[in-house]
Amino acid sequence: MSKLTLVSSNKTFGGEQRVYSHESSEVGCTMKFGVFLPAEALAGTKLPVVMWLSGLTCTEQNFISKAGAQRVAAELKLIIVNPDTSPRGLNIEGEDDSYDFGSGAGFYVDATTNKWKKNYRMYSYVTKEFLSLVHDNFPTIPDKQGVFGHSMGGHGALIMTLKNPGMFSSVSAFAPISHPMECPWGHKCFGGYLGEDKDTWKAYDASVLVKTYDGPPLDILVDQGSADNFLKENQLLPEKFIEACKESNVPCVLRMKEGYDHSYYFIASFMEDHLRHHAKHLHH
Ligand SMILES: N[C@@H](CCC(=O)N[C@@H](CSC=O)C(=O)NCC(=O)O)C(=O)O
Repeated sequence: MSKLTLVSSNKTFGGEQRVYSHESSEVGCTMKFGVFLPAEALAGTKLPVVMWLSGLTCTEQNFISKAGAQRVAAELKLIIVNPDTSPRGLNIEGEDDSYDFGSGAGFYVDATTNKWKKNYRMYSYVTKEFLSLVHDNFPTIPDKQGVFGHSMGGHGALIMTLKNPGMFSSVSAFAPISHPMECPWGHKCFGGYLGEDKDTWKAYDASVLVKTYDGPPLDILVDQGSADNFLKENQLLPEKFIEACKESNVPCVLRMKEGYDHSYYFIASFMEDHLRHHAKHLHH
């Protein structure tokens, strides 16, 4: 069983918001993560788990302190876990040079380029090591797990669901980077982590992956703010994902939210809807 170190624990809404650290073999450094345990989980009852994946620049703290998820998660009896967004402190040249590459920007891929491939393995870290550690250490129901996320993390939630049919029973996203092969953030991260052969990028692009999805029926919820600067800069391209879902007969609802931007103010406004969406699929 993975050894966890408790970093902090705060009682909230009858449950506890905790932060742990552990030594990751997949990414080769100490990683922190958050876990919210409702009162029932603290008493030992097994509950479904929803994993949140954060966006560029985030640590485990952004979601914990800004998303306002704990009240509704307590009511719906959902454990929420949220990993960090990249390995940290590795002293790889260039890892801290920009907000959208390296630290805080693992992009949920397994790097293949020489400089990054040893440690930048966030896809395997999250889908294998992190989720196993969660099920080994907390009272979860392993076959009742969902995933959601924001921006880079929305991209992570979509690709992990599409690449692993049946792994997640529920999925949703806030302002996901929906077609990274065709946006500046995707070009920078895929180019850096995967190299210049764009064929290899397809394995991590939700708008490509959905076209060959072959698994249990999905019910994807996506919220997008209409006043999101990154939408205007063509970083997100949700319309491309919706188009691809339609072509592939994969049910996806995109809700445009008038006047909302890309921030956690937007996320907090619709967090309850998303958690209810997950609970509907996980509690039956
Ligand atoms: N101007 C910001 C850009 C970074 C940013 O907006 N990050 C978002 C996610 S964007 C896509 O993945 C975020 O969640 N930020 C953290 C927060 O608490 O708002 C910058 O340079 O930092």
